[in-house]
Amino acid sequence: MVARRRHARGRALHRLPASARLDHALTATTRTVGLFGGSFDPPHLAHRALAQAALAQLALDELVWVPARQSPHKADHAPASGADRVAMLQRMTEGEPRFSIDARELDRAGPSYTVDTLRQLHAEQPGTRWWLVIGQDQYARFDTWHDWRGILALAGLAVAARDADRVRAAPGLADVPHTLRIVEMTPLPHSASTVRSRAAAGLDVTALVGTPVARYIADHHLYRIAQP
Ligand SMILES: Nc1ncnc2c1ncn2[C@@H]1O[C@H](COP(=O)(O)OP(=O)(O)OP(=O)(O)O)[C@@H](O)[C@H]1O
Ligand SMILES: O=C(O)c1ccc[n+]([C@@H]2O[C@H](COP(=O)([O-])O)[C@@H](O)[C@H]2O)c1
Repeated sequence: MVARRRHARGRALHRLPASARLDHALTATTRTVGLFGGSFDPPHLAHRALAQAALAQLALDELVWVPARQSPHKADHAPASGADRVAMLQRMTEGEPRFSIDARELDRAGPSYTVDTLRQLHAEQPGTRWWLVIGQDQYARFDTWHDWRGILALAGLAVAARDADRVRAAPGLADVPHTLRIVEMTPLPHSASTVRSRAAAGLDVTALVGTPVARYIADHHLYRIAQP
C-alpha cells in the first residue's frame, strides 16, 4: 500500500489537476463495488487485466461488467448482439467469483448513459460505494459524457493508463473536485477494434482475447465483415 502511494505520487500525481483528490480511505463497513462499462465488442485480455487490477487495488467486493447497448460516443458502430457479447463476457470473467455481469443497459432503449445506470444501482443498493472503472481514453474526454458532474457525485473514478498514455484528466475536470484512484497496470495495446479487424481478415485472435472467447468468435462467425 505504502509503495503504491509513493508510486502514484512520484509518477502521476503531479500531472493531475488539483481537483482530483487521490483517494486511499476505504472503510471496512461499506460494500465497495466497481462498475466496468464497455461495448465489449468483444471483451479482450486488457479488459480482464484492468478488471483484475481494479479488484485488487481498490479492494473491491465485486466488479460488475456492464455491456452497453450503444456507447454514446459510438453511435455509428453496430456492435455484435447483446447475447453474443454477454456470452463472450461469461467466458472472459470465468474463474473470478467477484466478477459479475449486469445486462441492464442491453434492455434500455437509446444510448447507454452511465449516469442512468449509476442512479439505478444507487437506488437498488443504497449502502454501496461505487467506483467507475475506465481507461485513460475515457478519462481524457470524461467532460463530454452525459451529466458527467452527476456521475462524479455517484462514483469515484478508477482510471488505468492505456498504451503509452499517462493518466490525465479531461480539461473540464480541472476545477471540479472528484475522487480519483489510478489503477496501476502494465499498459497493454489490446483494443476491440484490432480484434474485429484481425477476425475480419481471418487472422487468429487468441493472443488478444484468450482461447474461450477466440473459440466463441470462430464458432459464431463473428466479425467476418470489416467494420470500425
Ligand atoms: N488496452 C486497454 N487498456 C486499458 N483500458 C482499456 C483498454 N482497452 C479498453 N480499455 C477500457 O475498457 C473500457 C471498455 O472499452 P471498450 O469495450 O470500448 O473496448 P475498446 O478496446 O476501447 O474498444 P474499441 O477498440 O472498439 O474502441 C473503456 O473504459 C476503455 O478505456
Ligand atoms: O454516459 C456517457 O455519456 C458515456 C459516454 C461515453 C462512454 N460511456 C460508457 O463508457 C463505457 C466505455 O465506452 P466505450 O465507448 O469505450 O465502449 C461504456 O459503458 C459506455 O456506455 C458513457
